[in-house]
Amino acid sequence: MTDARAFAAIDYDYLIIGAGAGGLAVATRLSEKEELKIGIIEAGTLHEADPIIDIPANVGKASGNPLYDWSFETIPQPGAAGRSITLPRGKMVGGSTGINNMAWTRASRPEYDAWELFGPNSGWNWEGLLPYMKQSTNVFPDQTNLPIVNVKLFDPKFEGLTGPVSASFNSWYSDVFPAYLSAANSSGISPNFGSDEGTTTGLSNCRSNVERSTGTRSYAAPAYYCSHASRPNFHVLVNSQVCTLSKSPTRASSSNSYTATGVEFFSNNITYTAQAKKEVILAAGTIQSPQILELSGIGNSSILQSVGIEPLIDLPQVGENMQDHLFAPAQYRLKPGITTFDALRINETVTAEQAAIYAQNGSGMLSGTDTALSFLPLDHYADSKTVDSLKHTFDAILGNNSSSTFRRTQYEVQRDWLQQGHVPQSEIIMWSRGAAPLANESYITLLSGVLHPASRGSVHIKSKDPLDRPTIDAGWLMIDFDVLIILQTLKFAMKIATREPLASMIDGLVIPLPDVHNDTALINFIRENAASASHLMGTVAMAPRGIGGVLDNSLTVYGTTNLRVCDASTLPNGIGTHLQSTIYAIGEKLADIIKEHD
Ligand SMILES: Cc1cc2nc3c(=O)[nH]c(=O)nc-3n(C[C@H](O)[C@H](O)[C@H](O)COP(=O)(O)OP(=O)(O)OC[C@H]3O[C@@H](n4cnc5c(N)ncnc54)[C@H](O)[C@@H]3O)c2cc1C
Repeated sequence: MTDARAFAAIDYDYLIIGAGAGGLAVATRLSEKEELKIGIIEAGTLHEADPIIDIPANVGKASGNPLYDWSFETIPQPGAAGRSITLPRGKMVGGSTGINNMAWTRASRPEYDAWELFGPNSGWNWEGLLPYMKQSTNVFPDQTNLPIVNVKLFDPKFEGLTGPVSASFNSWYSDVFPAYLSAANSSGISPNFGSDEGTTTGLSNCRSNVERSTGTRSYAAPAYYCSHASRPNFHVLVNSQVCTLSKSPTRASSSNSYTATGVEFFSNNITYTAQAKKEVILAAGTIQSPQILELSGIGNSSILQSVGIEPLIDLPQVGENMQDHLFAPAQYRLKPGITTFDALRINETVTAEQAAIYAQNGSGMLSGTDTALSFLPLDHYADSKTVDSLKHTFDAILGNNSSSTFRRTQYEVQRDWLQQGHVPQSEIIMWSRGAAPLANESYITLLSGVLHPASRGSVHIKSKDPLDRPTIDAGWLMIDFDVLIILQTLKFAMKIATREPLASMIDGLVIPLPDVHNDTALINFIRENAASASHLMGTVAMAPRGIGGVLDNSLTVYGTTNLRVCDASTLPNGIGTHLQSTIYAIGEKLADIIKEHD
């Protein structure tokens, strides 16, 4: 829908802000009740049949392009050598699922079970989320095209067969893929053929959110919206940016409760008001959900007053607690004749052949993504002395009395995971391509990342103007524990590259440069080169209000009667995985919570 005036003339039951993973999942499920009117307002547009989005091998091409990407930027990060770092965020129907890297993964059982501490008695745990992770997924069970990778076949206890988002294994693998698997195995990383079953430790060939019958990206727009766009009770208004929530004191159910009546939004430079009879659900993502709350007077009173906004609900943790996964690269040039995704960049013959294959049946290189992921607890890559030293480093963080109760509870969970050793602390992603490629060369890049950092960031408005971008301080690597984890992971990844049969395929190390040969130099390299995995989470967290939470266990904002949040900002405690399948599951689950009481 593009007519803002017509949209604003309708009284919706539920008004959702943002058509990304969380927003579309909750909205589409609510629209299954024909008597409910559901409206979504989305700042971006609908990209139907757009090869930049749809063709998996085009991954990364939408980033930085304002047609698809908000392209946020952090303030200079002292922990990252003073760099300001670009943060891609999808701006379209589908949100960030339209530009993401398509890794389809889950965290381990204890990581979801830890959420119970922050949102008790409502099934925010592995058992409570698993049905919704299955419900959102349509796993492509055909494994016949996997000559080189041994994977466990479809298990209905853990995988869904009828959900909207398609997930499948690649039908094309690069020449380095099997060599890397062997080298990683012989370095001590055991294969994990059931990484969706609650234990992520080990090396897995993950599924991608690719519809294998067409070879196209399966993301929130086609999965949750396009197939239901004809529902008369379901409208998505595009190219319209929500500025603030509107509220009516007369509709408050008690003297100190805030009741949202709708939102104010811009469309073509005109301001409109849209009405919600029952609820407003914020799903604008980890950066913009807190922004909209603050613009509406909900947040830390001092921050709001400093920009001239009257505080309506004092919730000091709005915009705080931001977590992310940071990765540092080791990139190797390969010997001539070894085919990786780089061939699509450097070899016209291969490109033409692959385009023909893709046009014929949606298979081949153009339908492929990078899928070799290793999730590693500390003792898988560090010796016992280093493990003890890292635990002591974390103890010092825990002993810091200035941490809030909320942060302290998170740190206690993280410390317990370090001790138990069953929750991965690091991930190594193998890319069959260069991160910063030169002409006529092929590469392999090993990305080493921290999954449970101690550092936290924040996002806050800097003025009353809704079009003014918020200040994002990611806080990356401000606590040394995080850089030390990446250091150990990177050193281990570089050891994998010395193992056969991979070693014989490598022509030379490109980055880190040869003079980066000791820990001090590597730490500097990490600070200068680590990049975000774009897994931002936690800025509007579910947790008890007394310890600094913003949302109760029905994802309702404290102090409000009918304002919920449904996106990656709600995560109370970081999870060490790629986020999308979890965010879809949150949307699916919230729809059931709402339907139960509607
Ligand atoms: C480059 C990149 C790579 C990634 N790779 C992976 C991966 O491989 N695997 C994985 O699992 N996850 C990956 N992720 C993460 C995953 O895609 C996100 O965590 C997930 O999409 C977050 O869902 P969300 O609902 O919180 O927000 P989003 O999906 O980002 O949706 C938010 C929506 O709200 C809209 N919006 C924002 N503000 C307003 C406003 N004021 N008015 C109206 N609309 C508004 C936005 O335009 C957007 O459409 C990646 C993310 C990025 C950016």
